[in-house]
Amino acid sequence: MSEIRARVSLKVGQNSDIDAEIISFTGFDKDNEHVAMVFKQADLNQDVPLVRVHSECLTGDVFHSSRCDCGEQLDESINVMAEQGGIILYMRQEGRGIGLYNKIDAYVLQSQGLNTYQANNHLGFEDDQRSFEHAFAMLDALDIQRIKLLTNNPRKARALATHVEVTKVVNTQVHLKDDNANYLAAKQEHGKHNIKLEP
Ligand SMILES: Nc1nc2c(ncn2[C@@H]2O[C@H](COP(=O)(O)OP(=O)(O)OP(=O)(O)O)[C@@H](O)[C@H]2O)c(=O)[nH]1
Ligand SMILES: [Zn+2]
Repeated sequence: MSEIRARVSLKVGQNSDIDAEIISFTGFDKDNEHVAMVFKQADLNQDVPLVRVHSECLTGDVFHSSRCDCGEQLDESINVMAEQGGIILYMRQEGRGIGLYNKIDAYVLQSQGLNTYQANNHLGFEDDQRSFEHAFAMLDALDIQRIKLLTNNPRKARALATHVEVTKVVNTQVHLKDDNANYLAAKQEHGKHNIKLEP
């Protein structure tokens, strides 16, 4: 069981001008320092808050790497929640749970022609190593039982629905760039993500 450990106000976003609160939790070890970023006190003020369960992607979130769409999805979430309120659960599950160095190994294999899921399998991992137990614990700590979920991933929506009521699944935009077309296509075809790519 996790509880709120600390809650601190800050401003975030491209221009550091969006009011938010960052929340840390008890019960997680050093490798799992997940945080919640709360906009407009949505956990306290909204009946059914918009929630994004965002998996860490150092290359995308911090460096806006051309290889994926994570940074753009995160920026979109922040901007939407600045308007509507909402909660980002920022999960330290880099590389869909395989870690940063393994993800970079997977990138090497992708440069040799494997897709993102094949590369994971080649390294001895499942397609997706993430579990949602920690996200559940964070929602419990925030006392949230009903959410609107911001995702394109139906597996994530199904997983969350085993623990809270998902009243609506809201898709993110499609952030197509020169280098991430194959990545998005693999998510669409293999991961069944709800992404509409131009033919
Ligand atoms: N193993 C692996 N992980 C990757 C790769 N590219 C991005 N990731 C990780 O994938 C995670 C994001 O997962 P995605 O499949 O892009 O999206 P999702 O979270 O399932 O779905 P959305 O909620 O729609 O974003 C982040 O932790 C990234 O670090 C890759 O090529 N291999
Ligand atoms: Zn990414």
